[in-house]
Amino acid sequence: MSGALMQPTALKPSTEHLALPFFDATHREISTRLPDWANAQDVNESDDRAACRDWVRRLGDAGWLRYCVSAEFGGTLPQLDSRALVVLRETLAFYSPLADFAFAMQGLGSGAISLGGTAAQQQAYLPAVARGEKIAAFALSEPQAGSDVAAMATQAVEAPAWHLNGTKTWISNGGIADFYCVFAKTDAQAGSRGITAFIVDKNEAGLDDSEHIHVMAPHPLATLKLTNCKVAGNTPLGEVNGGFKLAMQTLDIFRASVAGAALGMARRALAEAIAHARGRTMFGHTLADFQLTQAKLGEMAALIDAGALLTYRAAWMRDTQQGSMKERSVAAAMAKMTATENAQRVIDMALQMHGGLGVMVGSKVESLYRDIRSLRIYEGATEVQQLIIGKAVLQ
Ligand SMILES: CCCCCCCC(=O)SCCNC(=O)CCNC(=O)[C@H](O)C(C)(C)COP(=O)(O)OP(=O)(O)OC[C@H]1O[C@@H](n2cnc3c(N)ncnc32)[C@H](O)[C@@H]1OP(=O)(O)O
Repeated sequence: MSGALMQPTALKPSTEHLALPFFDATHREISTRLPDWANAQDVNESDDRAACRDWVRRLGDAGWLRYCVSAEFGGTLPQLDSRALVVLRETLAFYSPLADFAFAMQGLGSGAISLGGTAAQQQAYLPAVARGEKIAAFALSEPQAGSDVAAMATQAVEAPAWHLNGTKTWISNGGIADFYCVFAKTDAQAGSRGITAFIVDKNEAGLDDSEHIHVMAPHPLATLKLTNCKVAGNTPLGEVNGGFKLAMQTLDIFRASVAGAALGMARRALAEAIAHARGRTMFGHTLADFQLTQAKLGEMAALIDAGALLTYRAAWMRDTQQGSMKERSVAAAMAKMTATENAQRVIDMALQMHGGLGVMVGSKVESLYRDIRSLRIYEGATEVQQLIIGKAVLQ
């Protein structure tokens, strides 16, 4: 994004929702300061890798990445706060989905270290993540194991030192990360109970992250090939065979934040649609004068609010430990499913309202249309969220 190019109308996200009881002064403060900061950035996004690095550096310098780790390791809050992640991602995604991506992947990529790392691992990585000095990545998916995590084939063996063999793919920050949190099988017969997490440093011999994957939105993704690759400090991340639960607990936090990003994109699409409806004249009236337009804007606003309430509830439940772990997990799944699906619908409606201008390459609604699509897939596709909710309903 070039700030001047992408924000001709200087739109700002509304902060009215912050009056909801889910939020406190910390969240209101973030949402007061962040829009001015985000709006002032002028990052050239024509090269996604360079732009992502640039965003990480800027976010680190400005202190925003401190919300990705706990205060003990240079963060701002005593523990990872889901509501802070949600409001940060909502605001960043409103301005630049790539800035949101850069922020979120620092959190997701280091989340397992925050939750399950030893003190030495936390000290070695988290302060540098918070300052934007080390770029993090989360390596879970494989060519034959996307939604079905337990089917992964990458193996970790301790003989005599720990080393990894296998292929991970769709790895966000792949190619620009300084370290990867890699999940691998340590007991081939034990399904989800035979997976362990490890940290692998980028410069380790046997790590090849040079195969870039190009997707419809500009995001740095790569395949990660591991050949007899050593593990940082020769120490697993968390308990041996405890990696599946560590991955799920990390995803539980970040799934609600994906919903936050979807809200930010949907709010931007609605803001663009309102500006267009007010400015465009047709049959002697502005588009906004027509009831057909008002009905569509009304539906878009309601779709956003429905996603928002589920998202804020999920984040609040986690932060304040409401309900059981399973209930919090289901709330995060409901939030991710609803907010991302609704955002896709809202952005499509905004694009339709723009007519030909909406499909013009370079228009904001056109880029949002491409940006939103992957949110319904990554960190657990809509169908995975349906399964999580459906299983719980049956129980
Ligand atoms: C633009 C591009 C950006 C790209 C960004 C990319 C970032 C990513 O996408 S990261 C990867 C995303 N991948 C996913 O989200 C994976 C989706 N899959 C899943 O979530 C799971 O595999 C899922 C839900 C289908 C369940 O799998 P399944 O194998 O049936 O496991 P299940 O039987 O439910 O649980 C196994 C064990 O884990 C436990 N468990 C399950 N969920 C949780 C949880 N949330 N917390 C703690 N424990 C859990 C269960 O209790 C069970 O424990 P036990 O063995 O003691 O009984």
